[in-house]
Amino acid sequence: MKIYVEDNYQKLSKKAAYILASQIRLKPDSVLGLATGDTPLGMYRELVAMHQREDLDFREIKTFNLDEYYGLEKENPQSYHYYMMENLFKHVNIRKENIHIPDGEASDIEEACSRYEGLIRQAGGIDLQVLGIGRNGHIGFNEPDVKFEATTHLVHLDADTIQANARFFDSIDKVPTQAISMGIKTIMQAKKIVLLASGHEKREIVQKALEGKILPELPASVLQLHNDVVVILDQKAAGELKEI
Ligand SMILES: N[C@@H]1[C@@H](O)[C@H](O)[C@@H](COP(=O)(O)O)O[C@@H]1O
Repeated sequence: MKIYVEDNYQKLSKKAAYILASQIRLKPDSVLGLATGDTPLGMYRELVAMHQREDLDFREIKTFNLDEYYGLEKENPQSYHYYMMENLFKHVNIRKENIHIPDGEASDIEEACSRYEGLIRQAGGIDLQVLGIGRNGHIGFNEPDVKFEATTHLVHLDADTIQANARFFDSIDKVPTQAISMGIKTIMQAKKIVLLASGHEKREIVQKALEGKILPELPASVLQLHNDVVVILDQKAAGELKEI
């Protein structure tokens, strides 16, 4: 595991964008796994700027998002479909047919999940997966007590997660209680993983995930078993690390 500690969020975002841009330039038909939440927003802004300034080319890029709320329409401003369109896709030259996000409106959930896994396989697997980390250690929406062998599936969100994500909704009772998420197995099959964490409130969970025991109670700890993980932190999120 390679850990970078950057001075601040802006530098963290630039570093992450640089790694993604290098991946795109070295392999223009890369398959990228993408994340939502506040943390990658700066990275997406940088990538959009690189596309506009330097012609960073997304034409052959395929993307698979980690997760989507279950029961929200794609057009809902709180959906991850909407987030990805607004923050990245509508600003770059990616082809619509190359964008994949779990279907939060699927009526046959099992079929939708296995189709998603099939599409990832057909694309040749994920070359680079971006991850954030939830305050309870979740990655994607894989909540504590996760099954490491799970692939894309329907998840029941923890009370903590609903609370943490309530800031994006008008009130807490508007936050969906379920989501469709890639599983830990799907994530661990990515060839390379880039984990981002920023801010004081992540410092304890980052320390436990990177330096503690590997346990299903802390889903992100499984990343210690992956052989190509780059972690990019700002100083606040790295505050509790012992080995830095
Ligand atoms: N499903 C997402 C995760 O993919 C994300 O990594 C996490 C952290 O979000 P933030 O970056 O806003 O702290 O929360 C959400 O629940």
